[in-house]
Parts: sequence; C-alpha cells; structure tokens
Amino acid sequence: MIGVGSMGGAILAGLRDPEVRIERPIAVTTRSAASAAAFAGSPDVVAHAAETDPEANRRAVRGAAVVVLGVKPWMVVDAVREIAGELAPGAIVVSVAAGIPCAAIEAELPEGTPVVRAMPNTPSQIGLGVTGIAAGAAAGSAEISVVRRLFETVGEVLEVRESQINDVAAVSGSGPAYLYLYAEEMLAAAERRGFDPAQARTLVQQTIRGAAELWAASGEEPAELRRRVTSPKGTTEQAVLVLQDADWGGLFDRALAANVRRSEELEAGA
Ligand SMILES: NC(=O)C1=CN([C@@H]2O[C@H](COP(=O)(O)OP(=O)(O)OC[C@H]3O[C@@H](n4cnc5c(N)ncnc54)[C@H](O)[C@@H]3O)[C@@H](O)[C@H]2O)C=CC1
Ligand SMILES: O=C(O)[C@@H]1CCC=N1
Repeated sequence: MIGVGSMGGAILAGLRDPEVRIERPIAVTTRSAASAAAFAGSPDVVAHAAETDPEANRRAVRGAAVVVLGVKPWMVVDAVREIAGELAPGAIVVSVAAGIPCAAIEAELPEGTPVVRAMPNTPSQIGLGVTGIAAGAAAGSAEISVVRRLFETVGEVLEVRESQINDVAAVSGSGPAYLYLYAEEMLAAAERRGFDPAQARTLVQQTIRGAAELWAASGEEPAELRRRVTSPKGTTEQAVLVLQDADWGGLFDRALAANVRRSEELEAGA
C-alpha cells in the first residue's frame, strides 16, 4: 500500500484483522518517518518512509501481487511512475484516488498491466465499508475477482463501470462526511436545548446507530420506517415539515453534482 493516511489507513486497519486471510507482512509506505515509526514492532506490517528512504515505494511493491495506491489524487501519477519498473509480473495496481482515470495510470505502466479503480469509504476501518470497483483496460474477471475479495475483507463491494466511479465517490465515498455533518448539527442543536455534551452524544449517536441498524435488520424501506415514527398529528410530523421545507431532494442533487464536478476537475488536472 503506497500511502496509508485516512483512507489507506482505514483499509489497512480492516486488513490487519487477524480473521482476514492475507499474506503478511503487508508492505506499506508513508511520507513521514514518524508515520512509518508508528508501525515499528508490528509483526504484520512493514513500513517504509518516503521522506527518509528514496527507495521506499519501489521497495514496498517488489514481489507484491496487489499494489494499492492511497496517496492524494495529484500524487498518483508520480507514484505510479516511481514504481512502474518494480512491479512483479501480473501485479494488479489498484487506485482509490478520486478523479484519476485508469487510463492515466495505465499510460505510466508497462503495456497490459491490470489496473482497477476502487472507491472505498472510511468505515472500511471497522469492516463496514462499501467500495465501488471498476476494471481498467487490461483487468479481466480474474483481476476483478482478486480486488473484489480484497475489499470484501473490509465491507461490501459493488462492481460498476468506470464512468460511474465519480458517482460512487459522491454517494458513498464522501457519504460518511454528510452523515457526520448531520451528527455535528444534531449534537449542537441538542446542546442548545440544554443537554450537556455527553448526554447529547448518547442521544444522537445511539439514534443514528439504532436507525441504521433497524433499517438493515428490518428490510423495510426508509419511507416506511419514517412513517412508523411519524404519528399523524404528532410531534415528528411538525419537525419533518420544517425539514422538508428545505428541499432536501434539491439540496442533495446540488451536493452530489458539486462532488462529481470536483472529480471532473481532478480528471482535467485542476
Ligand atoms: N478519505 C476518504 O474518505 C477517501 C479517500 N479516497 C482517496 O484516497 C486517497 C488518499 O486520501 P486520504 O487518505 O484522505 O489522504 P491522506 O492525506 O490522509 O493520505 C495520504 C497518505 O499518503 C502519504 N504519502 C504522501 N506522499 C507519499 C509518498 N511520496 N510516498 C508514500 N506515501 C506518501 C501520506 O503520508 C498520507 O498518509 C485520495 O486519492 C482520495 O481521493 C477515496 C475514498 C474515500
Ligand atoms: O474528499 C475526497 O476527495 C475523497 C474522495 C471520496 C472521499 N474523500
């Protein structure tokens, strides 16, 4: 894994679960020596720091069957150039970067190198991620199946066309941020109504968790679950009317469109 920050680190945490059957140690690279040092003494991870070892990324990919690129989008092409000469025959290159097409990665690699784009999310850290995967030109069903299994170790996987990856990023890649924004605002509103921070946290966190679990466990549609909370002429109805006044449909359309627009800017090299 080249780069184990928020996203790469979340995938790595999921993969480090002792239940996961994967060849160990997992070779990772970080930018700083301090980040690499955090793995010192871990039997399952070997970390190399790019800042102190110019060979770090090349060293890490030698002999690897799968290389996951977890650096920022604008660093991906440089990282690929760096490792291109070191890849083992048949190695699969997986990029989780927003807005970097497979073709841009393939262009830096030996002809026929299988490249797969993946769009995971941070709940991968606790095995509850969801990842969209899309094959590049030289990745066939065998490579897709390897990458599917890799991301299935940290959650659910949906295979999509590469043209849909930006939309996956807008919905689920960034999705946890939208929910945390909701949580932040609910916490603040609860505190403004007189709860202390610990009380607000109990009320808000358990409500989000309970509602999500109930949705998954019941098999019901959210609209039906909402109906069951919303007694006619009751209290919920009044709050929902206020919220619906804000045109959530339009708001989400605009938010997702802005997200996709940013992926397109990254694609264009902005
Ligand atoms: N954060 C998220 O929720 C998601 C992020 N992504 C993608 O994941 C990628 C990484 O994003 P984050 O994890 O958020 O960023 P981050 O900044 O937390 O992680 C990037 C990591 O790359 C390392 N790095 C920098 N230069 C390096 C080098 N020369 N060699 C090796 N490692 C180096 C840094 O030390 C850092 O740990 C991005 O391309 C982003 O589009 C995709 C889905 C979700
Ligand atoms: O914000 C970003 O660019 C990345 C891609 C999806 C989630 N985080």
